[in-house]
Amino acid sequence: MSALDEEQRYVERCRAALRRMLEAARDNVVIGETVASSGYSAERLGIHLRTLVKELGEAPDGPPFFGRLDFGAGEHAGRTYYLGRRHLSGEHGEPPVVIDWRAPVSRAFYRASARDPYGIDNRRRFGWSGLALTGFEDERLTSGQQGDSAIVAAEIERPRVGPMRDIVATIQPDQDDLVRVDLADSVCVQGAPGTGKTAVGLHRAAYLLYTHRQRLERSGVLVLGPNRTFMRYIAAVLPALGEVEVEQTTLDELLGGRPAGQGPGEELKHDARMARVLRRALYARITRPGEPVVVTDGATRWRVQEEHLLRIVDDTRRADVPYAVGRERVRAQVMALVIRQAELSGVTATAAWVKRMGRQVTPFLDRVWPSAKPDQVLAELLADPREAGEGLLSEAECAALSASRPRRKGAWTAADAVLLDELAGLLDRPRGYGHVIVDEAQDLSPMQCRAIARRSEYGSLTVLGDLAQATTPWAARDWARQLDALGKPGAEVVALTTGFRVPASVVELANRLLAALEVAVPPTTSFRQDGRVSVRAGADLREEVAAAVRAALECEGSVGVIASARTSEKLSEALWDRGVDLGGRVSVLPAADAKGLEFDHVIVAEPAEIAEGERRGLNRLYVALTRAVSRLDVVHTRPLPAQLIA
Ligand SMILES: Nc1ncnc2c1ncn2[C@@H]1O[C@H](COP(=O)(O)OP(=O)(O)OP(=O)(O)O)[C@@H](O)[C@H]1O
Repeated sequence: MSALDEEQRYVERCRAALRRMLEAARDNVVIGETVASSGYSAERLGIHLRTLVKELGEAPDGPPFFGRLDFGAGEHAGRTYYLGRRHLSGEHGEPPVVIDWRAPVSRAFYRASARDPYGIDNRRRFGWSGLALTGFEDERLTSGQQGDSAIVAAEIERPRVGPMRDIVATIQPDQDDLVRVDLADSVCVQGAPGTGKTAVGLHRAAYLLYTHRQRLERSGVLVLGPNRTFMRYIAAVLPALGEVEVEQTTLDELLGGRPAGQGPGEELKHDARMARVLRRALYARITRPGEPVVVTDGATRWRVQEEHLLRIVDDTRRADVPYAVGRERVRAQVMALVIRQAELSGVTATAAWVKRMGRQVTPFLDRVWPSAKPDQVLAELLADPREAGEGLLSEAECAALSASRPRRKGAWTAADAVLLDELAGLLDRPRGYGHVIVDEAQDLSPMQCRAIARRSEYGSLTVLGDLAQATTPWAARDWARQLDALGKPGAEVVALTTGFRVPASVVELANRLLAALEVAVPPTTSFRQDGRVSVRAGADLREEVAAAVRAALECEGSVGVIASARTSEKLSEALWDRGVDLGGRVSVLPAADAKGLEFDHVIVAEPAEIAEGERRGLNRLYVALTRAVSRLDVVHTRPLPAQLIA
């Protein structure tokens, strides 16, 4: 029997193991109630087993393994392991048939080299065509044999269709280092387009859940991305890795999904100074106690004098507790003085008595430390921001804020939502997560960073981004400040410098813009030498783009037409009129929606318009150009931006 035949037989063993696991999990759901020791643990066990069945049932019927390690030395000497997307148990207590790619021993697969073989005699990579095992490549590492892998190259260069896929079979050593950073450590990845930041972030989520399952299932893992299109694009990666419990959303959605607003007031709402303005606006509600508090029980009265009240309120303000907690703390301290007097006069202060008497303190609290709701505080602030903004905001800025207040009650914008969240955070602590992964983090405003920092105060962060792709008016220019705003000033910044999407010829064109972007980012090299760039000028943009799309459709893979918002609408219509099937392989999208996406063939239409469209239009153009996996067409009727011409 040939080695390939043997491996194919192993595939059958894997399929049998998966069937056994699924049957066992189903049986356990049925008997879960009888094996658990209590009603509560029966419920927990039931949830766990049902989830397992769901995961196994949903596990895509893909290749069961991608690699094999034969160890000749070290603690695993003499053993052979197959590595796959998920663990497959052996029969009757035998060793696993497949080891999860996240297990400690799998690390050697990604890290080992001829220079440092990790005790591996042979590393085998498998090639698949759909579900059929078609071949393999061996590297005899202890004999010093290591070569460029055709299987890895084919995987990286394969045409893109549909949503993003996992990269477990081909994770590179520097990516693996980032995927496996300790849960306790926050890390920031600066990476040029296509260096695998998003892929690393998603695989890190899966790795952390595997390694700290119990802890993270309780506290939660959150993945934040820039927009809905992007979230749809990456949504399938974690489920394909067996992780279905990760919350994946945009920050805007997390904060209520409000529409974007416009105008100078909207931009100002993202400014770091707003944190102080909001705090002032909230705490300005607290007033000085003007008279004693009197608590009565039948004919008896107890009094807490003004000077004591003053001290209690001042101390609580200084204690830096959330506002709503502060209010209850004041009540408790006033009651402590009442209780002391009552006990001296022989009263037994039971919990019920304290609660009943405590209610009499409410009118005092309503005057001195009134309860507050975020929307009420914000509405009042926007109606007249001058007092809270004194010394922090100019007169013109106060006027801009006022002008940006909602026309109807409750018609808040996305920027308002960030302020409401800040206020909610001042009132009470929000729910935190064990780990938060933030993609395109260069685009976050200081106030958005604070919203994330509040949710990761007791957890850790993976911050992913590229300063050169910063397009928002408030975007970061350096990572140190952004990490500070995210509440993780000590996080290490690591650069990824090998591009897996953008071919060298496209990188060369896009890099002409880098100098004008004024950011310090390390130079990158491209893994792919197979790309093609063409620049075509013409008189009629619609005709030129239609011709480019037709030519693009002759090759395999997806086609993305990227233009300014206005032009992308016109081009959609024009292509539709010419019978192009939009929504199939061809997508037309405004440059603002292109972030994080990739297409085999990209057509950037009228770059000058993209560059002029906004303050950081050149960054936007840089993003658009770097979406190409294989081919890039630049189509224009107006002169190209000067920075793009070598
Ligand atoms: N080790 C790898 N093996 C195979 N493909 C990879 C690898 N690393 C990255 N890729 C692929 O390269 C492409 C770009 O990766 P990804 O989108 O994660 O990059 P990015 O740094 O987030 O890019 P951008 O900044 O442009 O959004 C994806 O198709 C991804 O699957």
